[in-house]
Order: sequence, then C-alpha cells, then structure tokens
Amino acid sequence: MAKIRVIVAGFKGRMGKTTCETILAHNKTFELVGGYDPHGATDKDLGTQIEVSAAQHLPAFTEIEETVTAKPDVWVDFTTPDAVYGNTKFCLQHQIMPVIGTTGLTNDQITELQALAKKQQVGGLIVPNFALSAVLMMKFAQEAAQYFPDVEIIELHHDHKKDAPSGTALRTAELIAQNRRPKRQGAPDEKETLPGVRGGDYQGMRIHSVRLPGLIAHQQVQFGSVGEGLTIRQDSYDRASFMTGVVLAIEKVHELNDLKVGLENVL
Ligand SMILES: NC(=O)C1=CN([C@@H]2O[C@H](COP(=O)(O)OP(=O)(O)OC[C@H]3O[C@@H](n4cnc5c(N)ncnc54)[C@H](OP(=O)(O)O)[C@@H]3O)[C@@H](O)[C@H]2O)C=CC1
Ligand SMILES: O=C(O)C1=N[C@H](C(=O)O)C[C@H](O)C1
Repeated sequence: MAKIRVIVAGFKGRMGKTTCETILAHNKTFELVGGYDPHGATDKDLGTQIEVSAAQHLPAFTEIEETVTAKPDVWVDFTTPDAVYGNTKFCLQHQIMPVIGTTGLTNDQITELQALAKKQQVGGLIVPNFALSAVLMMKFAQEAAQYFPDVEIIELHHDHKKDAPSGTALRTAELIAQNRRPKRQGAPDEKETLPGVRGGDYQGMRIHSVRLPGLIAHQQVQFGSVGEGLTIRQDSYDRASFMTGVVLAIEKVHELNDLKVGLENVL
C-alpha cells in the first residue's frame, strides 16, 4: 500500500516539531513530504528542527501555494488561531485532507468549511484535543451533565498559550450544553468585586483559564449538587500524549467523506 504523504503546517512550533518526529518514526506508513511556515523556513530549518538525518532534504515552504508541489495527501495543522481558517480552506480547495489540531475556528467558520468540504468531496478532521484521555473526559462530562447541571470548567495550560479559553474547554462546554438543562449558575445577585473573577460565561456555566509555567495541558470539569460533587480531571504531562491521536487521525481521515469535529469520529 502507498504511504500516506503528510505535510505539517507550523512545523517549527511545539506541536509541529513533535508531529514531524512522530511521522518520521512511522515511516512504514507515512511519508513526511514537507513543512510549512510563512514566517521563514528553509530546507535546513526542517532538517535541523527535526534533527533526523532522513529529514535533511525535506522542503520547508514559506508560500502556501507552493505546498501543493509536495503532493500531500494529508495536511496536519498546528499553527495559530489566526491562520487556521485560511489554511483549512486552502487544503479543501486543493483536495488535501486536513487534520486540524489548531484551536480558534469559530462555529460559523466550521460550518462554512464543512460546506466547502462537501462541495469538494474531501474528508477532514478538526480535533480540539488529540489525547485519548481528553476525548474520554469530554464524553464523561457530557454524560454527567444530564444529571448535574451545575458545572464549572477549569482549564490549565502552559504560559505560552495564545488563546483562552482552550479549544478543549470550549468543546467540553459545547458538549455539556447539549445535555444540560439551561441554567444560570451562582447566586442570582452575585457581584464580582474583582472583574472577571467568576470566569467566562458559556450559557450560564463558567470557564476558568489558568496559565502557568511548568504546565502542559490539563482540565478539570467540576460538577456540584446538594451534598455531593463529581470532578473529572484530565492531564497531558507531555506532548507525546497527543501523538496517538495524531497518528490515528492521519491513518483514518481518508475514511471520512466530510469534515468532522472530534477524534471520536475515527476511534
Ligand atoms: N488539538 C490538540 O490536541 C492540540 C492543539 N494545540 C493547538 O495547536 C496550536 C499550536 O500550538 P503550539 O504548537 O503549542 O504553538 P507554537 O506557537 O509552538 O507553534 C505554532 C507555529 O505555527 C507557526 N505559524 C504561525 N502562523 C502560521 C501560518 N500562517 N501558517 C503556518 N504556520 C504558522 C509559528 O511560526 P512563527 O513562530 O514563525 O510564527 C509557530 O512555529 C494552538 O492552537 C494550540 O492550541 C496544541 C496542542 C494539542
Ligand atoms: O495550546 C495547547 O497546548 C493545547 N491546545 C489545545 C486546546 O486549546 O484545547 C489542546 C490542548 O489543550 C493543548
């Protein structure tokens, strides 16, 4: 069987670099055909970033149009919230299957991209969190919300993270909202004496974002009821935690005939 040709957008970043290393380690099934970073990349960058001799001659593109010359089957995106919409649109327009890890796509953008994927007949996957523990945490939280409508989400990340709340927290809130009876939490007359201290309001439930050095990616979904509580906690202690999901997504994305949200679509 032919190897799956993969390009990594944001290859110099924390996730991009780990992803390139993972693809190279899976060289029986995957072929890393290049990297993309519009802010500066040379052939040498990709080789030196990855520090694997096999990667020395891989192209690193700075112009998005040039990426098609590498003939990728799959585009893995770990870039920035500002770039991800344009990158995904480009993939779909060029029949490249997107596997999107970057956060920040709005629901309207996702709907628009799904329509484009349908028109172009290209499958793809948007994955708020590739860690299996995170996928399970979201599923368990969604289930618990049927019985416990009072819930706060506390997400904790490294202090280089650009977006808040995290994509995982937003997706968790979205899934919980599908099962939770609408409710505005807290005392009706509650008042913040320090602005923002109660966190972000997502349909009446609160999301809190913690940023600290030393952290990678963690989330606690805390439910409360009369005389009892339930806490669902997930931890990514290392970026390796995302790689099982990344590999699975690259392997399986060709089985999809539209643009789906969530790793559960290929589990
Ligand atoms: N779904 C998941 O499981 C996970 C998702 N993420 C998400 O992935 C994204 C990246 O995270 P992380 O690797 O930590 O971030 P980094 O800042 O380390 O990496 C982002 C990289 O993208 C590059 N970049 C910027 N603009 C573009 C563009 N237009 N096209 C291509 N590359 C670009 C940056 O390069 P330069 O410095 O040259 O601008 C940088 O090297 C975030 O949105 C994060 O939330 C992270 C972990 C897991
Ligand atoms: O920026 C990160 O690091 C992460 N981003 C994703 C998010 O915003 O949910 C996934 C994971 O939490 C790590």
